[in-house]
Amino acid sequence: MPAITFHDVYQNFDAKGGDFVALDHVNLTIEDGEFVTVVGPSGCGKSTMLNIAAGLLKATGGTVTVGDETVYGPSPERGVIFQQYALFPWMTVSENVEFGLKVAGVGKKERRAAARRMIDIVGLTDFADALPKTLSGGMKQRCAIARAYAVDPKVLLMDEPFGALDALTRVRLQDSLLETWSRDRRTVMFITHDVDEAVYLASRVVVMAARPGRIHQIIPVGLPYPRTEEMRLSAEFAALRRQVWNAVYHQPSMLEGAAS
Ligand SMILES: Nc1ncnc2c1ncn2[C@@H]1O[C@H](COP(=O)(O)OP(=O)(O)OP(=O)(O)O)[C@@H](O)[C@H]1O
Repeated sequence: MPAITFHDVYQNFDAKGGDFVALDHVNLTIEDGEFVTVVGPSGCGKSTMLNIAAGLLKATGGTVTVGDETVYGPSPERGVIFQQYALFPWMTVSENVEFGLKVAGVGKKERRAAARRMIDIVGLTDFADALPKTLSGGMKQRCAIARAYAVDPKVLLMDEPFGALDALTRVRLQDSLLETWSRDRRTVMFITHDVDEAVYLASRVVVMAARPGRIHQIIPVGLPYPRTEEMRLSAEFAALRRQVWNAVYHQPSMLEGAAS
């Protein structure tokens, strides 16, 4: 069964000049265990798609299903990670990671053990008792990843999670995320502006177009997992990168816009 399906999702917003179509009948199926990245020009509706899948925004039309359930609102079955880490500043790393489990009514001992496991996996063992303000951006995002995984969601929805990080930290976190993902290959939908990141992480790259927001192309990434630095520097990677780059930056509607 597919993990996430967008069925004819349509979204408009009130805008100055009248209705604005943010998503124009989007259909997309993400299979169980896939790592799908979504790229596209600013304003093409990437975050809108993710917010609808997360249940944070109700679509004007169409539906999203996760597994066999239609999305009507937020659920612990869908872990969401944003660019801004959204950690509770007064809680330690461990308490932040435990939070979702606490809300779900999991007992103290069990949630502490689950949190500890995830904290170890993301490499924050020595910082379990630290407050977020003492962590670097990359460490905060590791903590957010551990927190999302700890509640054992069916799927993970990530909106530019590494967007605020420097290039080196970003590359490290990509590897750290893939390592976490490879343990059980939980379905991920990951939004990014970065073409390299989109190719490096994904089994398929969804390229969107703007005005109206829609799916422009879906590009399969034939590289095997685990991904390596050598792959990142390979000719095959360069060719994929070029393909995605052209799909993002040389869309027919952009060329028309440039000519007028
Ligand atoms: N609540 C809202 N009310 C009105 N317009 C909105 C609202 N949310 C989003 N939009 C508009 O819908 C379009 C899609 O927004 P969205 O944030 O999904 O794009 P995006 O592809 O994620 O952009 P970016 O890459 O810049 O983050 C944009 O033009 C945005 O201005």
